Amino acid sequence: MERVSAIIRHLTFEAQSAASSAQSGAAAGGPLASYRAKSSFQPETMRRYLDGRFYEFKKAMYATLLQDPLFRLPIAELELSRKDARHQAIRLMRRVIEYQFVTEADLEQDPMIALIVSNLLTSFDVSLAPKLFLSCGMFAQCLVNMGTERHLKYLPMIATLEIVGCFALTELAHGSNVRAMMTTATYDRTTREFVLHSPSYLATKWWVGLLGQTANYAVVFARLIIGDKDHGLHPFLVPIRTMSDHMPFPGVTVGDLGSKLGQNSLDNGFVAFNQYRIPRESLLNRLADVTPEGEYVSQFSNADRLFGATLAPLSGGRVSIVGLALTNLRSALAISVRYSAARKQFSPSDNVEELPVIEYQLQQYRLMPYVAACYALDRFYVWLSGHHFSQLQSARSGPVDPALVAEMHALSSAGKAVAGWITRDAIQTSRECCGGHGYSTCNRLGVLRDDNDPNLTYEGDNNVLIQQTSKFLMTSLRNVMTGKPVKSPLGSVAFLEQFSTLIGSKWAVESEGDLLKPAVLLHAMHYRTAYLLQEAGTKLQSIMESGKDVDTFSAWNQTQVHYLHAAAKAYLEAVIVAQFDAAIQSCPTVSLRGVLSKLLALFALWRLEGDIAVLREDDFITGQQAKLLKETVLALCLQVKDEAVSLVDAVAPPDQILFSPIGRSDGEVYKNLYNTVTTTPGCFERAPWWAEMHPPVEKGSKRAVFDSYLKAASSSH
Ligand SMILES: Cc1cc2nc3c(=O)[nH]c(=O)nc-3n(C[C@H](O)[C@H](O)[C@H](O)COP(=O)(O)OP(=O)(O)OC[C@H]3O[C@@H](n4cnc5c(N)ncnc54)[C@H](O)[C@@H]3O)c2cc1C
Repeated sequence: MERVSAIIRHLTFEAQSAASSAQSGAAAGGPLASYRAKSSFQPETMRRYLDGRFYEFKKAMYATLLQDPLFRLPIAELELSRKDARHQAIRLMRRVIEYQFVTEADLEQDPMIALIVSNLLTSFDVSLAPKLFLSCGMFAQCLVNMGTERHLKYLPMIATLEIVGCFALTELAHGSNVRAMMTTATYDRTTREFVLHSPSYLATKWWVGLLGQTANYAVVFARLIIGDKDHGLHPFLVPIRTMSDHMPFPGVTVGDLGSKLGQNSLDNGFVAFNQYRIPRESLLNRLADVTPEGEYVSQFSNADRLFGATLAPLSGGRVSIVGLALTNLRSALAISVRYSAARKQFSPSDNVEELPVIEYQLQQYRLMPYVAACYALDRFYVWLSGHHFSQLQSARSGPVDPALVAEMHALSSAGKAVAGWITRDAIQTSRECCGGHGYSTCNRLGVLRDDNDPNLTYEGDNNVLIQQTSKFLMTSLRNVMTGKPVKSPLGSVAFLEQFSTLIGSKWAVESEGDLLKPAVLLHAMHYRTAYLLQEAGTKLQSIMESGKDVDTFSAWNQTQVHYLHAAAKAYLEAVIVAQFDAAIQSCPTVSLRGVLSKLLALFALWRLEGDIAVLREDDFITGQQAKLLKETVLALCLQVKDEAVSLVDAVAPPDQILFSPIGRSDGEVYKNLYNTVTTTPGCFERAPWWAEMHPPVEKGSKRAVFDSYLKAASSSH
C-alpha cells in the first residue's frame, strides 16, 4: 500500500509539472515532440490566424478561467450527480456574469464576441453556454425583438440573473409541427387579461431548457383566442415562479424532466397552465397586438407568416449551434489525434520499435478527414456568422432584402445540420480511435458525445430543418428553368446560373495534381448539387404525373431520400469548400497556405468520395478518376498526418479546460491517466457492499421459480 502511495505521489508530481508547462501551449519534448517537429508551421501562428481579432481576447478569457478555482474542478466532477452538477452550474453561471467578459458597448461594436464567449465556455462545459444563452441570449432577445418598450424594463434584471427566463414552444405531443400546438391564451375583455390554459396533458410545454428548476419567467407560445376566433401562435411573457420563494404561481404546474442522455447540469422542464391569468401587456406585441377592448391588430393577414416573422430574429440560434458543434469537434480531435500520436501498438519485427497508431493508414483515414473538416467548418462559420450579424445590423435601419433572408435561412439550416452530423461522427470515431481508454469517462469523449448530441435536435431537428434548404434550392432551380435570375446575394447558389452547362459537363482530371485544384474540386461539388437537384425535379414530376392520387406533400416526402436531402447536404458542402478557398486566398500568413490547401483538398475529396456512385451515375467521372480520387484521399491523409498534432494544438483549449488525461498536450498519456485514475476518490476504497459477497451462493436454490415459468410457457405454445 505504501509503495502504491509513493508511486502515486511521484506520478502526481510528474504529471502536474507536465500539465503546468503545457498551459501556455504545447509542451516541449515528450512523446509528441517528433510530430511537432515534422509540421510545416507553428501552432501559435495558426491560432493567431484563426482567432484573428479575438486572439488576445480569447487568451485573456482562458487565463481568467484558469486562475479561478471554480473552473479548476477535480476530474471526478465529470461524475457529479445531477443535483450537484446543477448546483455547480448555477455557481458557474453567476461567476461568468461577475467577470462580465463583454459589455453592452463591446457587443454593440462587435456582436460576434458573444459567440466567442459562448464557444469558449462550451470548451470548458458543454452545458454552460446553453444555460447562459437560453436566458441572457434567447429569452432576452425575445423581449427585444418580439416585445415593445414595456418589455425592455426586464433586461437589466435578466443581465444580473435576477430574472432567469426560458423559451417554451415545444409541447409533449408536438415539436417540429408548430401549427399543431394546443396551449391557448384567451382574451378576457372584462378584466383585460389573457387566460393561459393547457387543454390537455398533451399540450404541456415540454423540453424547455432552464424551466425544470431555474427559471422564474418564460416566453410561452400559445394560440391567441379572442371570442371564437383563433389568431394562431403568439409569444407571451409569463411569470412561472415567484421572485420571493421560487415557488410556482397558482395555476402553474411546473416540473423537471429528469435525467437526459447528456447536458445534465441544464434543467429541462415542463409546464402546464390551468386558467392562469396574465395581464394584457404580457403579449409580446411588436408584430401583433390586442387593444384593451379586445380588437386584434396585426400587419400580417396570415397566421403562419406572422409566426415566421416572429421567430425570424432567433435564426441566430442555428448559426451559434454551428459554433458549438465546432468547439466540440476541436476538443474531440485534440484528444484523439494527440493520443493516436502517443499510443504505440505493433511493430514490423521484434527488434523494431512499436509504431504510434497514427502511423497506420486506417487510423489516418479515420481521423485526418475530420481534422480537415474542423478547419473547413471553422472558416465557413466565420463567414456565416459575419453575414448573420451584418444582416441583423441592416435590419435595424430598414427592411432587409428578402432574398438575403431566404439565403441565410437556407445556409444556417443546412449549416447546423452538416456541422452537427460531422461532429457527431467525429466524436464517435475519436472514441473508437482511442480504443479502450476512449471509453473512460475521465478522458471526456463520452461526455462530449452525449453533450453534443442534442445539437442535432434542438432549434429544429436536422432532418426536418435541412428540408428548408431543399425548398430554397428547388425554388432557385425553378427560377433558372423559367428564365428568371437566381437570387443569391451571398453567391451560394450563383452556380445554378450555369445549370445546363454543369449537367452536361465532365470532370477535367488527369492526375493527382488536378485533384488539388480548388476550381476542379468546386466543379465536382457544384455538378453534384446540380445533378441531385435535377434528379429530384424529375422524380417529383414523375410522382405527380404518375396518375395516382398524389399531392405535393406526399411527392415531396417521397423525394427526400437520395435526392432532396442529399442535394441540400451537397450544396452546403460546396459552400464550405468555396468559403474555405476564399479564406485561404486571402490568408495574410502566406506560410500557412500550404497546409490549409491540403486540408481543403482532403475535405472536398473525402465528401466527394462518399458520393462516387452519384458522380458515376451520369458519367461525370470515369472509373479511373474514381480510383484516383480514392488514392488521393489516402495520400493526403498521409501528408496531413505529419501536421496533425500541430493542427490540433492550434485549435485545442488549454489542458485544464480540455480536461482529458489522454488528450493533454504533453502526450504523457499513461502517466496522466494512471495519475488521474489512482487519485480519484474511491479508487482504493473497499466496496460498501463487500460483506454481501459472502457466504457462497446456494446454487439453484430458486431454480423452481424459473422451471414453473418454463413449464407454463411450453404448455401455452
Ligand atoms: C436537449 C433539448 C433541449 C430543448 N430545449 C427546448 C427549449 O428550450 N424550448 C423548446 O420549446 N423546445 C426545446 N426542445 C425541443 C426541440 O426543439 C424539439 O425536440 C425539436 O424541435 C424536434 O422536434 P420534435 O421533438 O417534435 O421531433 P419530431 O418532429 O417529432 O421528430 C421525430 C422524428 O421524426 C422525423 N420527422 C419529423 N417530421 C418529419 C418530416 N416531415 N420528414 C421526415 N422526417 C420527419 C424527425 O427527423 C425525427 O427523426 C429541446 C429539445 C432537446 C432534446
